[in-house]
Amino acid sequence: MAHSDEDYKKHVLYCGTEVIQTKRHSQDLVKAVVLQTGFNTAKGELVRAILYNKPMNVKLHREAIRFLMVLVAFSILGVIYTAAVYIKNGASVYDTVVMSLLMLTVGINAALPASLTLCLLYGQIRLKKKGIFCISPQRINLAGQLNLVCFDKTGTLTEDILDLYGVLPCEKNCFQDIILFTSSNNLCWCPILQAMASCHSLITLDGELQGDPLDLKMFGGTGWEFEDYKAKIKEDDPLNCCAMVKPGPNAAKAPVEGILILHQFPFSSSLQRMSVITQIIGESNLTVFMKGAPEMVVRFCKPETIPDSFSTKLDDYTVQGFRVIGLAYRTVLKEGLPVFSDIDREVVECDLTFLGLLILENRLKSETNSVLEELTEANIRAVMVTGDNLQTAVTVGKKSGMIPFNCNIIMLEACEPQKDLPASVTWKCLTEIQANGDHKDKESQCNFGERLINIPTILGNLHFAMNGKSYQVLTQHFSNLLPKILLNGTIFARMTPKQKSTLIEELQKLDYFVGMCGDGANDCGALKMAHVGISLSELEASVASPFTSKIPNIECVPLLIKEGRNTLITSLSIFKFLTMFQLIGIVCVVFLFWRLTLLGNYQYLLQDLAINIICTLTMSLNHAAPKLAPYRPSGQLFSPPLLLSIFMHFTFTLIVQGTAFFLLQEQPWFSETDVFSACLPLNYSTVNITVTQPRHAENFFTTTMFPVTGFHLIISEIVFAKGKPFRQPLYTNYLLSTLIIIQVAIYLFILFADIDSLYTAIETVCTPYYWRVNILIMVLTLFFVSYIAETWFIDNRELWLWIKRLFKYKSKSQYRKLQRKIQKDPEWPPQNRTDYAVQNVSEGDCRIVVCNNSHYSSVPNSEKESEQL
Ligand SMILES: Nc1ncnc2c1ncn2[C@@H]1O[C@H](COP(=O)(O)OP(=O)(O)OP(=O)(O)O)[C@@H](O)[C@H]1O
Repeated sequence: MAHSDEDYKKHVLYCGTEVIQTKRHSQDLVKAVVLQTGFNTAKGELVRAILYNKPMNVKLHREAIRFLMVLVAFSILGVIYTAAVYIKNGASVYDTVVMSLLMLTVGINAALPASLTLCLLYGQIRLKKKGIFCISPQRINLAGQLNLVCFDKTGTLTEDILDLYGVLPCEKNCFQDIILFTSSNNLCWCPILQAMASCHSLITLDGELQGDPLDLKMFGGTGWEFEDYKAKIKEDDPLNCCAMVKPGPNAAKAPVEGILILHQFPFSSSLQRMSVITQIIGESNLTVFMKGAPEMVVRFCKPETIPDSFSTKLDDYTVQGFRVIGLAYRTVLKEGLPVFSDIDREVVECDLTFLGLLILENRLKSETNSVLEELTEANIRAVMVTGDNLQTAVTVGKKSGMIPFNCNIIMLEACEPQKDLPASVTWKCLTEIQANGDHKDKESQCNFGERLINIPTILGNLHFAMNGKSYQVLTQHFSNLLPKILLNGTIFARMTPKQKSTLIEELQKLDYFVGMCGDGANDCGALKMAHVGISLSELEASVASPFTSKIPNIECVPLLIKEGRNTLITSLSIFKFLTMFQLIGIVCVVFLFWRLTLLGNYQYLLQDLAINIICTLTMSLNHAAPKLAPYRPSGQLFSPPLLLSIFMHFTFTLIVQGTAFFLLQEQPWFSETDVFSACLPLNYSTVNITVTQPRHAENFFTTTMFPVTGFHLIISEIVFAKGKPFRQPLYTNYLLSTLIIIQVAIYLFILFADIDSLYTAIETVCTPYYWRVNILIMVLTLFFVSYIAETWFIDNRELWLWIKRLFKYKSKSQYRKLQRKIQKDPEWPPQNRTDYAVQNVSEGDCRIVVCNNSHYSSVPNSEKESEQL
């Protein structure tokens, strides 16, 4: 038998699932089939994902490899240069080869991959401290680039816990007066009460009622009691009871002992409904109850039982942001049903009688508004992707600030092709632009139809809202229109789990960096698909999601973005620092090889230990900036600012090292052969000459180049350890700041101390004081010039924007290209019209026929249509 994970998810025991209830339909024990073992189970997959992280094709890493190749090419040039210099000077083959290999090692920095990994590790630890767990650290950098975040509604933007508001019973296809739930008010015995008491999937665990929050609230409102009911299984009795519900002490009087819940067709997000088969104790007939999305429930009801005012009433409540559930029922003869174990949903879920609407209040979480405001200020788009009703979603969107009050909402309604009609999309304007600060929520003609406002303003304030069905039609029949719609699509309601993940995919095609924040099993696909998925639940969703937040609200989203930006910018800083470390090293070696000398072992050791390793280990310790900047950090290595910065600092290196190198040779005391020509060591005695033969590295060149390069490396640490706007400043990284002070102190000490044993240990020689002061002046100048160049020029965003404008540079992201295109399109956004897709000539060639239709009629006006054609 073919097994589909999606279809049978409800019937699969996952590794780690605790079985709390089993149900048998005969005397046999419950049987289970093993589907997967080991790493192939859900838990195994999770463990594997943690142990062997799926390699991600992150652009930054791709570019890093290319960048390293450039540096390798650079060191190969160095190798050629070394070989040429040594051969020219008649060095032995051995010396030439050794020195050439040394040049190669100077040019390749092995610390780079480790430093980048460490940077992610620190980020992961910081996130953990904030209650965000990550199983895919590489995604932390991606979080820093998010420019669009999709939010699930129920349980994410709004509270998971609902409040009962009332029921709107329906009798003889007419809605009755609403019955509000007050503490003193219990529903009297009626089918609606029966539905509320029995149509759920609750269970008791450790004496406590457990289940879907909606079910718990609904059942709680009846005042009835729940009992796990172990049916006495009779071989000839096809009935097998799950549970029994009976009136509690506080419930309104009921003329029955209780209701047996015989069979459940559980709730599924893709079906948007659930049903139960029940039996009143003592009665022979069975009753089927269904509850679910009202639009879904009425599809299974007899048309004559559905009130004419169904849509109006539904809109009345959803427009106020209520969560509305439809209820329906049907009585069936026990004899007419097959054995429950074989029964199909379709057999019982038909010919139902519409019972009415259950209305629940779904409050926004207290943090929702402020977080969405923070994201808006940071120019990060927020999109709602929910399984709930469209109107409810729009209202929640407005209340949460996702759709500001003075914005235009265009409702899209797309229809599948019908007999002789092609697929159509109708553009319906919902909100009037705020006039004199007074905003009206009623449907109206959009005054932007008169083009009083320029198009870019409109586009910024434009929000499309649609349901899953329309989204599906758009993907299938209006694929050329979909990207444009997605640019301003803010509310996607009644979305199935599959549609949620395809929406994320479509947004990614537009080059958005998409985050998804959700809490339910219906968000798993989307959480997995997004660049960054954040689960607010530790249940199913967390298995699919790279990030799981212990903070049960969307506050974790800006926290993660801030940390992502911090990690990303730190990675780039480390990259720049290590590149400069190599370049400074190469330049130094090039100058020294020219004179057939090189830095001493201890000098290299000091540079590696005291600067390279310390910086690598501590540069990532800065915390994220507390506020989200209104723009993202560049995630590119091959970006003009980064390349220019490296080029600039490389030039400074050449200048400062070149100046020191050539100026040294101009000094009157300079000698290549006599290392004591400047000053004699302190223990020098004319009587007893104790001066030993200087070692290879002990000469004026290394004595000068060692502090110059050392200070330059420290300067690079300071200049590249960026602070605002994405990280906290360097001085807040106490460890690195203290270590930098110690490094400076050590180098100053080495430069100015006149201690013979130090000269010997570090392999330097004595030079006049004024020359040491000269070196200090050179490096101080280098520091000021580097710092000013980096902060005033490289980090000057306004300047770069101006340069972009000057060179008419346009972003190549698909969504930016599309935005530019739309801004020039006088026909966008469409208003008061229905568009028809015409599939003709070849497959995929889809023309859109525009039909102005002020009444939004779904039937095309053939005359107008032909006029347009
Ligand atoms: N336990 C339930 N029993 C019956 N119907 C339900 C139940 N829970 C939700 N529904 C209906 O099914 C619809 C889809 O539910 P789904 O869980 O996919 O999304 P949601 O909870 O409404 O929203 P979100 O996707 O934002 O979490 C709901 O809007 C509601 O009308």
